[in-house]
Order: sequence, then C-alpha cells, then structure tokens
Amino acid sequence: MPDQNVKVTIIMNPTAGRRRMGRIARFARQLRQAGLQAQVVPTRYRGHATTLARMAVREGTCTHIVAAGGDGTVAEVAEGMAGSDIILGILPVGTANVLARELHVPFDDARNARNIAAGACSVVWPGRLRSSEGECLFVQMVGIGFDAHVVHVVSTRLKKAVGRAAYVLATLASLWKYTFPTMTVSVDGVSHAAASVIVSKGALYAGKYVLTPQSMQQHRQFSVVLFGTAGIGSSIRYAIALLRGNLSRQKDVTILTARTVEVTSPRNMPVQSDGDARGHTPIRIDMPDHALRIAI
Ligand SMILES: Nc1ncnc2c1ncn2[C@@H]1O[C@H](COP(=O)(O)OP(=O)(O)OP(=O)(O)O)[C@@H](O)[C@H]1O
Repeated sequence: MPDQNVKVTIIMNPTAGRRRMGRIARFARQLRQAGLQAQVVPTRYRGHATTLARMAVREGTCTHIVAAGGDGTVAEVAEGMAGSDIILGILPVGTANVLARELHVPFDDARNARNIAAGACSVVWPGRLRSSEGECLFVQMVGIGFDAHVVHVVSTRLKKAVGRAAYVLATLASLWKYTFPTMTVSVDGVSHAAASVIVSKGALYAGKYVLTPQSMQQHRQFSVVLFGTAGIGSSIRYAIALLRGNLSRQKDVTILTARTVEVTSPRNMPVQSDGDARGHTPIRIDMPDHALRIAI
C-alpha cells in the first residue's frame, strides 16, 4: 500500500539529456497517482542540486528526493543528502544514466513511481574525490587521462543535439590532439604507471558497456582500471574491447580493487567524475563516511 505521508521532492536538471520536461511533469503525476505528494524543483546552475537537496533535508518533510537527470545530477543530489535517512530516487533523464542501468532502476517511469511508493531501496556506497576543483561525491566513476580529456572538450550543444554520439565525435577529434602523458597511480599505497585510469564504483561505463567484471556499488571499495599503453592505436583497441565487453581480457589492462587511490603526474592531467569535468591532477579518491539509500 502506498504511504500517503510520503513526500517526494524531484530535483530536476533542465540541462540534462534532451527535451525531457514533459516526461518529468508526467512522472510527478504518476507519483501523485501512486498516492504520494510530489513537487518538482528545477536547478538553475551547476551545483544547485546540492543546495536544493540540503534545503529539502533541512525542511525535514520529505522521505524521498528524486534526482531527475544523469549521473552528474544524482551525484550532486547525493552530496546534499549525505548522512540523512532520506531515500534517493533516480528519474534517468540524462545522457548515459549509468548508475540507473547498474542498479536496474526502471526506465519505465510508471513502474519507477510505483517502486518509490513501495519504499524499496538498496544501500550504495559512493566515492569521494578531491581534485584541483575541491571535494565532491561521485556515484559511478572518476576518469583521469584520455576519457577525462574527452569530457573536458565535448560540446554541451552537441550533447543536447545528438546525445551520446557527441562523445564518439569528441573521442575521434581528441585522438589526434591528446599527447598521452604517463601518470603515477597509487593504489592503497602501491605505485603503478598508467597512460589512463578509471576508478569505478560500478561495472558499467558510458551506458551499457562492461568496464569491470564486478560492481562495487554495495562495497566500501573501488575497481581501479589501469590502461598500460599510451597512444592512438591502443586507445582505439581499448574502445573496441569495451564495446565488445572484453576489456578486462586485454594484456595491458590491469583491474585492481582499492579503498584509496591517488594520482599524480609531471604536468596537470584532466579529471572527470560521473561524466563532468572536475579540474586536474593531483587527486585523491577515498570512501565517504555515509552510504546512500537508493530507490530501486
Ligand atoms: N540549471 C543548470 N544549468 C547548467 N548546468 C546545470 C544545471 N543543473 C545542473 N547542471 C549541470 O549539468 C551537468 C550534467 O548533468 P547530468 O550528468 O545529470 O546530465 P547528462 O550529462 O546529460 O547525463 P549523464 O551524466 O548520465 O551522461 C552537471 O555537471 C550539473 O552540474
């Protein structure tokens, strides 16, 4: 039975994905039909979702906060809810929506609304990133090197126009420009050299592609994917292996598990978390104090 006292705040990123306003309004109606009180609050700028989530927690009236956007919006909302008992819902209206795929959050919004009304949730551990831009939570992954360079240069307008294809175009353009410097990755205190690295909570990457054999979402650990060889040829080989689902079988790809990761490099290298640019190296990644409860 739906609980009439469940109040849901939907924090909506109007810049995420492509033309989703009608879908979000419909979702609010579906929550109301399921017997819940629902209000939609749009973000006005980058980082605003964290402020709005903090305000909703402080008001103390809602049991659920729904992040309507992609992984970046989920991470910002998670930051604002840290340490509270409120359940985080996801309306996956972003570009890649990797966490929603990972946790099997329904992309059928009516079913998603019914699940939220039923109160089911899963405990998920995010990660904490400290970079030149400061500190933030991430829910899916952090990339340093080539993939972060692509995130730094991808055009927001192109993302809006063609969705995930914008990343393919930015990757092709970047292959000829990126210089592939080597970095030092300290994994729980043990140093490794790498051309690129992805520190991941999940098993998936860029949508539905398998990055690692195991998800770490329910664990207080990360997967650390070290790409050993620099250059255009290797990057194309890694991309094809990712598409085919056999990245972990590449001889020069090492996958480790860790609780703390530090990355340094002779010159500043780009960093991305959950698909958003996050400044440059040096960085440190570790576990936050609190887990999230995510509606599934
Ligand atoms: N009102 C706003 N104006 C400009 N940027 C915003 C606004 N609200 C949120 N943002 C920023 O939009 C960025 C992208 O959001 P998000 O990751 O949710 O969508 P996406 O990139 O389309 O999806 P995905 O991460 O699944 O590929 C985030 O960095 C967030 O800070």
